[in-house]
Amino acid sequence: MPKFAANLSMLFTEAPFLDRFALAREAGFDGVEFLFPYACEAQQITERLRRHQLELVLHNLPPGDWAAGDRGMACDPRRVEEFRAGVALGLEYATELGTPRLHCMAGIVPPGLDPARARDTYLDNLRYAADQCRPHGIALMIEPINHFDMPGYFLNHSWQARELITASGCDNVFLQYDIYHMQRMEGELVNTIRANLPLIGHMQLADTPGRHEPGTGEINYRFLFQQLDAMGYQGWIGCEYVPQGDTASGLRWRAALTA
Ligand SMILES: O=C(O)[C@@H](O)C(=O)CO
Ligand SMILES: [Mg+2]
Repeated sequence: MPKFAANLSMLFTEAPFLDRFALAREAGFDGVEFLFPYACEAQQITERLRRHQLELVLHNLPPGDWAAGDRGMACDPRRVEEFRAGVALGLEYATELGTPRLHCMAGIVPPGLDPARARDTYLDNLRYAADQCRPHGIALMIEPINHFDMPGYFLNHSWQARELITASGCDNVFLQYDIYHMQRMEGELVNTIRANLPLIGHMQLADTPGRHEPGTGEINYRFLFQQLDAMGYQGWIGCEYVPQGDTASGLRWRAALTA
C-alpha cells in the first residue's frame, strides 16, 4: 500500500494551521506536507512535528506574493535576486524542520517574455537552488501544474519536466508527479509514471473533476495504487485535495481503495 502524507494546506482546514498536525496524527497519518511554512516560526512547526511524531516530507520554496498572483518566480529573469533570497529562506526553514524535499515553483511566464528566455532562466535558477540544497542532502522537486487552474504557468507537462531535469545536469532535481494535474493535462497515468519512475521524487493526488478525494471522479485510484505497488514506487503520496465535506469522514477512501 502506498505511503500517504496529509497535505496540511488542503486537509484539516477546519482547524488553524498548527492544530492540523494533531488531526493528521489522529487520522492515522505518519507523514505530512504543506505548501508554505513561512507564516509560522520554524520552531513552532518543529515542536508540532515532534509532539505528534510526524515526518515532514515536503514543502515549497517561497512563492513570491501569492495573493497578488505570484506562483513562484523561477522562470522570470527580472526576479533572480528575489528567487535566490527565497532559496535562502526556504533552506533556513528546511534545515530547521528536517525537510528532505523542496518544491521549486516555476512561476507564471511574464507577458511578452520569450519562452526560450523563460526556460534558460528557470534552468539557471534550478541549478542554483539544487547546488544550495545539495550540501544539506535536500532534493529539489519540479511539478508540472495544469493550465486550467493556473493559466500561464511555465511547467505543464511531464515530458517538459523530464527534459528540464536532464538539461539541468543536477543529481538532486526530481519530478513531483501530481496525479490530479497530470490527469488533466495528459491522462495516460500508469504508462507515464512507469516511464518516469527513476525521476519521480514525490507524488501527490486528488481526483478530477473538482480536486476532491480519490473515488469522487474519473481516476481509477484502486487500480492506480495496485500499479504503483507493482512497479515498486516506495515514495510518499501527498493527499493534496479539497475535501468534499469534513476532512476526517472524507478519509474513508483510504480503506476503501487500498484494501
Ligand atoms: O499541486 C499544487 O498546486 C501544489 O503541489 C503546489 O505546490 C502549488 O500550488
Ligand atoms: Mg501538487
